[in-house]
Amino acid sequence: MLEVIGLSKSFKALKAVDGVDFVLNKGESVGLLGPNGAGKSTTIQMMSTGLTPTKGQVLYNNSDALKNPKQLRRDLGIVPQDIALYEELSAYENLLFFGRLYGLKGKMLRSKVDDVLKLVGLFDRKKDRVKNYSGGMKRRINIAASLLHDPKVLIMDEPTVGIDPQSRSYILDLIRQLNKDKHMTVLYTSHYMEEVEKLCDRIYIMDHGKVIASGTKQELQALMEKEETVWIEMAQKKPAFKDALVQDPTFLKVTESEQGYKVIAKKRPSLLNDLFDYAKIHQVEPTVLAIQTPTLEDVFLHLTGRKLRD
Ligand SMILES: Nc1ncnc2c1ncn2[C@@H]1O[C@H](COP(=O)(O)OP(=O)(O)OP(=O)(O)O)[C@@H](O)[C@H]1O
Repeated sequence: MLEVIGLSKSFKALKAVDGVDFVLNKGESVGLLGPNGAGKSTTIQMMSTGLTPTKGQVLYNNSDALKNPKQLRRDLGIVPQDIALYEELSAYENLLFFGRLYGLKGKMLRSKVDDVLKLVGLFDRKKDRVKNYSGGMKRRINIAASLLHDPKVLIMDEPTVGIDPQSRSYILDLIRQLNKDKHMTVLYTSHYMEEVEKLCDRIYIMDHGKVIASGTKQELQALMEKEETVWIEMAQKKPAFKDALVQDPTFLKVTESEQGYKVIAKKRPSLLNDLFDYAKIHQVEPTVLAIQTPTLEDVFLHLTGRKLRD
């Protein structure tokens, strides 16, 4: 349905996006996951024809959308990262304004505005001025604005950043509903892997302007087949214990949290015993020692050596 091939964008010497290939099939919910600065926003700005690529193609239904952007623009709903609403106007008036930009008018426009207000759960608050809304409510109006013209493809740029948990869960449910019930194709950009894991059929992981891995959650986890993730908790952490693990090349990555350490290690029958041996040497008494299924965070760490939110 929507495909980008070899998409690149340079800002002077900086390669913000570097040869990205990417397919969005009809009805799919696809996640674009990557840390800040990975190139996600720049990619989606180019695929929605808002920014001209330095190189590459954007195809919509197999035709060149950079040369003929009309059909894609008509079918596309975009929720940008920055909220752009008129604070002094009510939510209803804001949506009337955006609806007119899409060419809607009269009764049709008013009924569409009511529909999208109901969808985002703010129909009862439609007469309140936007300046009195919470950040999460403003975000929901932003999403409502992107839905006024019944888009076939919805592209969302980190729509849950910095908002209250109630709005966050409302937005996630809404996206699921738009995708599963209304069969809207969704591209969801985020650096929260748990959102992408829950919402998306397929995932692209981006880092430093490139797609470094893609697939279903299971396919991405399979990248770690030769490794295992072990979680160790203890009453008191010992830096010398951690240092010893870090120095052992069979432990590929050791990260620390409040209660203990997460270790990505080469898979082997002796793994837990090896860890117990180190614990004994350093007089560490583990309260939990558990082998875990890798998360997308682990996959990311494995592929890049960095945490998603570094
Ligand atoms: N207009 C611009 N001019 C110069 N550099 C830019 C511009 N837009 C983006 N960049 C740079 O390109 C890189 C990729 O930015 P981009 O916003 O696409 O990343 P992102 O993955 O969306 O991250 P974030 O979650 O922070 O938005 C960054 O280093 C950013 O500073």
